[in-house]
Amino acid sequence: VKDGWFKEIGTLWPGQAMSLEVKEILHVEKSLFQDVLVFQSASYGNVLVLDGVIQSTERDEFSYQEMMTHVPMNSHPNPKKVLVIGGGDGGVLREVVKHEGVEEVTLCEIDEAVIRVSKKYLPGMAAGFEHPKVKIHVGDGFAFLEDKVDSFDVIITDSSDPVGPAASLFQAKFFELMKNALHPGGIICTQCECIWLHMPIIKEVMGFTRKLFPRVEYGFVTIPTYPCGQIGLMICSKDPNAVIKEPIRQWSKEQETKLCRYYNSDIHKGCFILPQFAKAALEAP
Ligand SMILES: NCCCCCc1nc2ccccc2[nH]1
Repeated sequence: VKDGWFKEIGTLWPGQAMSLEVKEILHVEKSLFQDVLVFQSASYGNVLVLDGVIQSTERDEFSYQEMMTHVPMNSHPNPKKVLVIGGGDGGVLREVVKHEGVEEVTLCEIDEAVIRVSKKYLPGMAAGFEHPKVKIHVGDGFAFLEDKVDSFDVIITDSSDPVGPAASLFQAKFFELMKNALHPGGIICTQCECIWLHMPIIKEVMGFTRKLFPRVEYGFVTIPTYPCGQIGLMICSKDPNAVIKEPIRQWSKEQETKLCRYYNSDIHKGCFILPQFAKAALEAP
């Protein structure tokens, strides 16, 4: 942080850096896995930064959390058992429990510091931890899945970027583990980077997921504080007839407005409509 500004300089977005004005630094820690920073920004509320990369801000986190949750959840006929890998800020948990039919949601976060710090400085997201249907497991998602077979209806991997502790969550082996852990007809959704910055990563993930799952779709959500203002979701289903590009379950209009600030059934459809350069790159073999 220099003369009151945080600058997000990163190897994954060379030559550019999102900046946020800092009002107060709230927490600095070197955890077992990464550098953890929380600051109060001038215009985006409290901000969680891991290894110098913005993970969530109070002002815009809802867009990402809602889409990462409701696009897969409303693409599944009746999700009861849900697993969240990462998501240590609690935001996805807060969204998952909005689905009445959910019986249990487990969160597997590798770094307890992220959970602890989110509870203290990001209460609007960490509210997700308090729900009776929620179980918390601190550990590596890779190891957690090693002995899970036919256990979950939906798995959401809310990871940081493929540099640092989340690197293994972008490899084929991890998607095989998630596939084995799914019930028949199960669906996964993973954070899958940005079409303006990371087409090679997206193409690579698309390549091996298409070999593993009969249905794979890539969508995106706009979020001001991520590099280039948007980030992708990779949605894969074990059901060859899964629709994905339209919700198969949806709330009533009034429910939708009560429960969500970003997601609705039109946005669900719209998030899969890609600009020509991305469509062409992802369709090419
Ligand atoms: N450069 C984009 C990073 C996207 C990060 C998404 C995200 N935000 C998180 C907050 C806490 C724990 C895991 C998280 N995963």
